[in-house]
Amino acid sequence: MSETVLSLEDVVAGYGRAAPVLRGLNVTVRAGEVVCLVGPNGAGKSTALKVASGLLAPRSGRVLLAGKDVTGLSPQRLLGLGLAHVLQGHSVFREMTVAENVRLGGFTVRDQARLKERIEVVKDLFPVVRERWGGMAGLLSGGQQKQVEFARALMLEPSVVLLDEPSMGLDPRNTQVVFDQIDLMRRTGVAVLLVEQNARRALEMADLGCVLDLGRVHITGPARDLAADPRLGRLYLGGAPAG
Ligand SMILES: Nc1ncnc2c1ncn2[C@@H]1O[C@H](COP(=O)(O)OP(=O)(O)OP(=O)(O)O)[C@@H](O)[C@H]1O
Repeated sequence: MSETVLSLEDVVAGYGRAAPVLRGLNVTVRAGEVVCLVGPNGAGKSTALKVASGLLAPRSGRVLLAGKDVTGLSPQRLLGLGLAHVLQGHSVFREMTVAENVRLGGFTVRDQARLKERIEVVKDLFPVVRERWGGMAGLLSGGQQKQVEFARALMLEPSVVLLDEPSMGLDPRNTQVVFDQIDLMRRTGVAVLLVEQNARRALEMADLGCVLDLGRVHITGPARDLAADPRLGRLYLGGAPAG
């Protein structure tokens, strides 16, 4: 079995003085694997990603990156250690070029040869980045902008990328492109922890699925099995599963 890249262990986390959103969450992501978190609105999926990337410190529990306890480290430190977080919504700088957006992801790389090498890697992975390199990012479609965000996130060669609802607001064709790109990332060896509103389609592509409910993993298993599980059809996916 591949090595564990990221794990959340017994994580309890929430906002301010309110009751915790995560109530003992356990999630493990292995190298080269796509793990998909699904579950009803408010279950704590985005909160889980925020804890993993250091945006929210847990009240208790641990975050381990490549076996090292990184609980409470800042997002910047975690980025340096190989964990990148692509937030929900659009985060490209529309008035900047694709090149400028992508280079921002490599701003800590001092070695110019290394920077050039990473730029070539992300251009190869995301053809739209190469094709529109000098163009304004704001002129790209939503799906293309998402690919620029992915490229930026991969500039530091992370071992794990957190993706929060990457298909949000995209039409079916662009959603497919984004899912194909996630598959491609996986094939380069990057691990992905994915939160998706398109739960069924995401589970069909992912390796492992985790259904969150009330801040805990309610059901977990091979993602394709979960996609076909009638309990999910009724409880979480808004209708009977296909087939
Ligand atoms: N910044 C915040 N401050 C206070 N409460 C928050 C904050 N962000 C999220 N919450 C609350 O935490 C709970 C879980 O939110 P979270 O975004 O993690 O859920 P989710 O499973 O990702 O759901 P959704 O699919 O609706 O995004 C919700 O009740 C939400 O209102």
